[in-house]
Amino acid sequence: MKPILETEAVRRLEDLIEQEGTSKAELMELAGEFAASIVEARSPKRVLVVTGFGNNGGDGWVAADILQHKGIHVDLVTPVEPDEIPSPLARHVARRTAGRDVTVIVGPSRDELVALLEKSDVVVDAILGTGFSGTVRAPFPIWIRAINEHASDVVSIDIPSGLNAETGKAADPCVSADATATMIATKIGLYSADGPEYAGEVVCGELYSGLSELIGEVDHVAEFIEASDLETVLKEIPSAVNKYSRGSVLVVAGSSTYPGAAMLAAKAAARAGAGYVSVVAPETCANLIRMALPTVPVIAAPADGRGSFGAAARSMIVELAPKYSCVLAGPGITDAAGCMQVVTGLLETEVPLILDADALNCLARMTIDGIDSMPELYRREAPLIMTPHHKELSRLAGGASVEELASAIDAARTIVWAGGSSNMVVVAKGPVTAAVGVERVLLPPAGPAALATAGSGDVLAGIIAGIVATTREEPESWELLCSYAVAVHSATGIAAAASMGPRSVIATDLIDLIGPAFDMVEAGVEDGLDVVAASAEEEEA
Ligand SMILES: NC(=O)C1=CN([C@@H]2O[C@H](COP(=O)(O)OP(=O)(O)OC[C@H]3O[C@@H](n4cnc5c(N)ncnc54)[C@H](OP(=O)(O)O)[C@@H]3O)[C@@H](O)[C@H]2O)[C@H](O)CC1
Ligand SMILES: [K+]
Repeated sequence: MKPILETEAVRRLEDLIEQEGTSKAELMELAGEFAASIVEARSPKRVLVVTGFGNNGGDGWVAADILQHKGIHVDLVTPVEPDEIPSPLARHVARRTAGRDVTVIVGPSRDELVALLEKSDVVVDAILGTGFSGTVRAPFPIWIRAINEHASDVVSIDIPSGLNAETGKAADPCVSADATATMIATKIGLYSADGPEYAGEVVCGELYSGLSELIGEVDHVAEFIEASDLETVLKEIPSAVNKYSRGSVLVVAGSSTYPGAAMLAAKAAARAGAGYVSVVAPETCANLIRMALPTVPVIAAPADGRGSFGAAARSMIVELAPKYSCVLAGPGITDAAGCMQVVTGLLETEVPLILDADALNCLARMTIDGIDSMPELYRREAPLIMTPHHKELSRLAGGASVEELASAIDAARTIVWAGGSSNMVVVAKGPVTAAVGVERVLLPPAGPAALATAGSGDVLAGIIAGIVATTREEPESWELLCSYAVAVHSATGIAAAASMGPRSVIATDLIDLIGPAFDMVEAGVEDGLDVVAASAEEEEA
């Protein structure tokens, strides 16, 4: 797994590395060297390095010197003379570089800068790094706009200038990079909010060879799942099974308004390997679901006047639940009073439970300050997996702002920490989905934007249910098991976008591709490739 750090943790790591004998000045040399190697790989004849006042600029000065030594023509733009650079480390490398062959331009006009940008094959953005916050101050807004308008290929050092390394929010303006060479460890801001849009391809230079021994000593916000991490959760269908022992799922879903959600979730659970899937739905829509799903028994439960579960559904569903390997509740149920009864009833059972969509809205409605203020509501012995998207997560967290990955992780952590069980996972869905448990936050490979389509969440919930149902032994980590399901869902998106076109994917396409998606993930694991990279290759083939 590849750790993702907050800026504070990166600084602590720098201090630890220094205690081990590698100074910050040496780290700057290594950072410049790494950035130069990324630039060199793009085979430029002419490079422009644009620097700021701080150590991010220092990395740029080092890179400029190295690239010039390799025979590439390098121009470097700085806001002040090397002697006036406030950061002592950056001042030192700037003075050294300025005494050599790099052409240094101090405080250029906009037109001068544009002319330089247009002449260069690669522009290195070393204006602002992790030291940036707030709004961009002069002269950098003009420089950044010029870069965005006139540079053909931009490599940002550490983080695009103007992007907040903690939140991933882009200032106006913010450098839009083709690649980001980030140092030591990836920063959460590269994956949160605007980060993915501005960072381009992210490559990480570890810089210090003993990093793997030190990295455990600082807090990780999250960890990226690599292919090999999934090896322990991949499984084959054992041969001596019948449809029940293979794994069964009860899908508690649907209402007269949303019968389709039940169909999507149940079909996805079956495609994800469950041998036996039943749906329990309000009697007003049970027949409709029955007709759409010939392979799935549909049990009709008492309904209220609007076609949602009625209060009398609770005891019936609670009685049914223990007969199944796991229960998935929520898709399309609405947050009517009877549904709240059903959800609280299911939380009291001993069955592994996946709560999605309206089941989460029901849960949120039971508290004012967020469910973490009443952990007894959802604390249970048996596994509990909640799959909120950002809006649902915000409701669960009592209205906390959840807009991007970083705040989603914070909100989900508050909930699982209050619950306190290692059997509990919040799968916080977004452009990058996080599987948040008490001990770890895992980031499985993200799927394409094509996955942002109605019903896609029902499909993911079904995949999770299918995988949970067919898991024979208690997994080593429920976060990892959920990450596996997310990886499969991402792969369905890639495969569907390839066959239907990225604009045209609908949720039913995803369901039909769950089987191939399992194979794509497995192939990625076997080849030791990144799951998404492996899938993308498959897409090309
Ligand atoms: N992390 C590591 O292990 C290593 C990091 N390196 C590189 O260093 C930068 C971080 O360097 P730092 O000097 O802390 O910060 P920056 O260079 O990003 O920015 C500081 C300068 O920028 C000015 N600033 C801050 N905010 C703004 C703003 N809104 N508008 C304009 N200018 C801004 C700030 O000025 P102050 O007046 O606020 O002091 C500073 O002058 C990291 O990103 C890596 O690239 C090492 O080289 C290798 C190890
Ligand atoms: K930068």
